[in-house]
Amino acid sequence: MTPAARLQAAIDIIDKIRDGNAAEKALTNWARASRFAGSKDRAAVRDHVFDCLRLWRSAAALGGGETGRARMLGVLRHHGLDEAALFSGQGHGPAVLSDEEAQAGGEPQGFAAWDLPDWLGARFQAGLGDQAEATAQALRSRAAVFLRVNTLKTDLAGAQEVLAEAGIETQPHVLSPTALLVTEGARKVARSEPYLTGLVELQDAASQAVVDEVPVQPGQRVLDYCAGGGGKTLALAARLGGERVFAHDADPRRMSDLPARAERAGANVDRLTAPKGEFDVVLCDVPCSGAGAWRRSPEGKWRLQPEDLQDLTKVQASILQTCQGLVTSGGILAYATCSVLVEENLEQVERFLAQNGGWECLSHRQFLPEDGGDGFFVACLRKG
Ligand SMILES: C[S@@+](CC[C@H](N)C(=O)[O-])C[C@H]1O[C@@H](n2cnc3c(N)ncnc32)[C@H](O)[C@@H]1O
Repeated sequence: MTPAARLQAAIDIIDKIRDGNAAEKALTNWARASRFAGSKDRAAVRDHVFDCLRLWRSAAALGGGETGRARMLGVLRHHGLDEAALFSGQGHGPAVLSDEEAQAGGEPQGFAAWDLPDWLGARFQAGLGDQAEATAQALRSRAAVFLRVNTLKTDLAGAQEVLAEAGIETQPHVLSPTALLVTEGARKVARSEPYLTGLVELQDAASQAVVDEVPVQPGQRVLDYCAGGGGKTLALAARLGGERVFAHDADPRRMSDLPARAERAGANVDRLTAPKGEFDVVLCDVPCSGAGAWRRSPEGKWRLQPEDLQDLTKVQASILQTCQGLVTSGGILAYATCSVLVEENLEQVERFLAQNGGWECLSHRQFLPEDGGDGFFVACLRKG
């Protein structure tokens, strides 16, 4: 496909998303119907679509309309690319711009320039203060790819060496001692030897930093209560030197890949359907708005509604309440989200402490996307 044809494909997919289709589904349907598209074409079209979703509001302003065509025009203008070269009518690309289209559009104003809905722009300002704009701006660009070095099998330098042999260049990152930022060859990771043999995992640097904050020691009974795919479970297992970690999720299907992942990583993970008894450390990485990860899942910022946020905070409070009963006296309850919204983070912790006597907050930390990784929050609470 020519660059212009890829752009036209993205325009068509964006129109499907505007009709109410989920981005992943629209992309899959397009790929099924476009057998001529190779893997590089599919990746390029996907990049255009996700770029447009991250810049959804500002792209409409810059492109002078709400359609896929206007929005992709806005994306090109955002990046300072030559619009006439791509809207050329050549090579299955978009038709030449009309005079009206060429002159339409202007600089986005207000929260459109932050690429947030107004209600979320106001929440960002209220919760993040001076940081609000930088956080919103950071969410407008693509996320970096990070690896976690599996210290059960290798160290940072050892991992970097074998990754380089596989054509993947990396550098250490300040957010976590186990984090490597992929600077070249990111698309090769999932098929590479170091990944397939469990030397490294794909995991955001701030997600790793969250686990670093949790005070665990070998010999302790540790439970990951919202384990999902097990990214943090495996990081906890590495912190424990390979000793057993317990994993639970309300939806056990979310943990179905965990045994294979654990085996590959040399970790010992015991899945529990109904955790009983007491644990020294319970991590609850609760379901949340995902606001810290909107670079990766940009649809979320346009889909989230105030009532969804209210519902999520209720679920989070109820998980905290359940988990506090699983922590032994003197033990740790670690509360984490991949959100930058204060109502899911510090306010949730403050409410918990106000309602539950005998708990002490040992530490809390907000990671922001402008730090390099995703936005995450973690608080470590000790039971008296
Ligand atoms: C943010 S995700 C966890 C991600 C995971 N910790 C990781 O690092 O890959 C939240 C998880 O909480 C689970 N969940 C939702 N409600 C729950 C509940 N009441 N109890 C336990 N898990 C719950 C969801 O199924 C989901 O897998």
